[in-house]
Amino acid sequence: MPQEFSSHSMLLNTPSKNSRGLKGLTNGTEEFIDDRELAQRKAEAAAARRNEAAEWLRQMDNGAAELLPTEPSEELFCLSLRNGLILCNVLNKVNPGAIPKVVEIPIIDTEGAAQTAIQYFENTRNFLDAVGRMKLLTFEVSDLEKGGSSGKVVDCILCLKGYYEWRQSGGAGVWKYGGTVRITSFPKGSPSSLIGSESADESESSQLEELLEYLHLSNEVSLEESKVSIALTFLFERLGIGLLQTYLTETNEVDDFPMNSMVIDIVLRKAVKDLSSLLISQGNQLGIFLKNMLKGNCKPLLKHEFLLAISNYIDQKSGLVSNELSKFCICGGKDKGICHDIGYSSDKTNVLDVQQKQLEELKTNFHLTKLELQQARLTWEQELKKIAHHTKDLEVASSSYHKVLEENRQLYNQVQDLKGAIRVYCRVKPFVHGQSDDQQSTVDYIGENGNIMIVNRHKQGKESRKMFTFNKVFGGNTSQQQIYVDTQPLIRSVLDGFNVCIFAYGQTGSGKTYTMSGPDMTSKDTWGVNYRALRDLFELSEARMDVMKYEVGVQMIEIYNEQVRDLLVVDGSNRRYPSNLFIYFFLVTSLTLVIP
Ligand SMILES: Nc1ncnc2c1ncn2[C@@H]1O[C@H](COP(=O)(O)OP(=O)(O)OP(=O)(O)O)[C@@H](O)[C@H]1O
Repeated sequence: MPQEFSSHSMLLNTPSKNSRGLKGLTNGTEEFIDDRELAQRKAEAAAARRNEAAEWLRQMDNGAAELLPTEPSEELFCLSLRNGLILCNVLNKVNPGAIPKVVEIPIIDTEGAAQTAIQYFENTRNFLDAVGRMKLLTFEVSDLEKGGSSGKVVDCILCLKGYYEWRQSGGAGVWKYGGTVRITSFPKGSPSSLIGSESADESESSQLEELLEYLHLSNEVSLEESKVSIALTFLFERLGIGLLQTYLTETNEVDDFPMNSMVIDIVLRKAVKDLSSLLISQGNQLGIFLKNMLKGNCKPLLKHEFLLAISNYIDQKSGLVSNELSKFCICGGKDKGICHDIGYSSDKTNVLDVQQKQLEELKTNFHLTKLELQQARLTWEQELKKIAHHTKDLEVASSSYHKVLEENRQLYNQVQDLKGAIRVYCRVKPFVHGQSDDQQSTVDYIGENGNIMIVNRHKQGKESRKMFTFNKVFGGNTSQQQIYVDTQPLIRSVLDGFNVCIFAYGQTGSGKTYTMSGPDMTSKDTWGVNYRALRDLFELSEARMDVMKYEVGVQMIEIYNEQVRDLLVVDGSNRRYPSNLFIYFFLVTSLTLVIP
């Protein structure tokens, strides 16, 4: 048990200034309680005794149960008892026939009419006479009036109660008087033996003196009980505050959470729960220990003998524990040989000590883990700062990259523009198998700079030769890939947001479809400009997927005889035209740039 108190004291860190309650408990000569507090305590003690008396009367008499509240004020208490009806009824239950005639009188809270005054106090007088005959404590009729001593009334009722309970328990041994004083040997002759006695001899007066002395002692004990109660309240308050203080000290470094009434409630509720479990467990063990100790004695011990026995036992065991403690700590409770040598009580003490030690180790480990955690958090914060810094650098680099990219885009398209906003290319269709060679015009010469000379064999002189100039002229042997090379850069311009239009122009059978679509769609080598352009468009947009999102739409139209026809409409109107010149359009429309 001493270990328990020392472990609890670790939790109590209340400042030593507030030690009044403890002084009151431990040192009877030093009294820090002032008169006002003393008066308050006396009033509380008197109220407690009055409540006890009222409660007993309520149990004994139905009329009292109706009239008296469980905690009546002094005034209400006296008023309810003033007509003596409750007192007489209760006394007749305690001592049947003690008051043969009980007068039923209503309670009046005034002085009452003069003619009923004698009747009114008849019950009270009869009660006091009967109680006096039983040699129990009495009071004056005037004590029930305003300004009277209600304490005497309470004492009388509690005395009657003690007597009743004593009688109920067989009328032998201890008589509990007034709820506080225990009389182990009642003075000369029990009160029951005095019932009906008519003489008031010396022995009776000495019994009365002893009773008065007990009453005095009773008040003293009540006061002491009240002091103890206050001291215990103070101790509990100190314990609770100590627990809260310890909890906050332990948790403050981990997390600085806001304190509110809910948190305080939770902490204290948990502390009370833990302490209750501990007290119950220790109380059970203590009960077993004390009962075991009593078994050695054949008769019941007096209180001071019992305390002496406990003290001796503790001294005896303390020596044993101090000798064996080190051994037990070394074996840690595993070496049965040594552990069996120690008694049951010292086993428990040592187990507690080991647990205390383990608790200390846990505490140390907890602090170490907390430090590691803090260190890890510090490292993590530094890493995070580095990453943030690095990300910022990347952001700057990325923004520079985008600037360079934009510059590059503008320069690129500037070059495209310089090559000519409108470019006209000429492709010479080769002679195909089965085509007659008596053509009116033939190609005489194709220059590097985009010139082409056409010869008309049916004309003479200057008229027979005509020179045409284009951006570029492709000869009859030019492949589909070579044709596309000059168009390809424009596809990137389309994705950079520039408008581009590519179309073929020529008389029927001149090779527009061949150039734009190709003779065989299943073979990539013969793909015309359309397919190649679309392929590049999608490839490029896919490559830029992370930066841009493109939506692509396609439209194919034909302008013939100043009429526009949608070539993708499948309603029969899309028929092939027999001859004449028309323009074949392939349009990439609805091109949208979306920056993700
Ligand atoms: N460069 C070329 N090499 C080989 N054959 C070609 C070439 N150009 C066109 N041809 C052939 O000439 C024929 C007519 O060509 P194509 O259908 O492309 O002409 P078109 O201008 O589209 O005619 P239309 O205006 O009537 O539609 C086709 O058989 C095609 O294969």
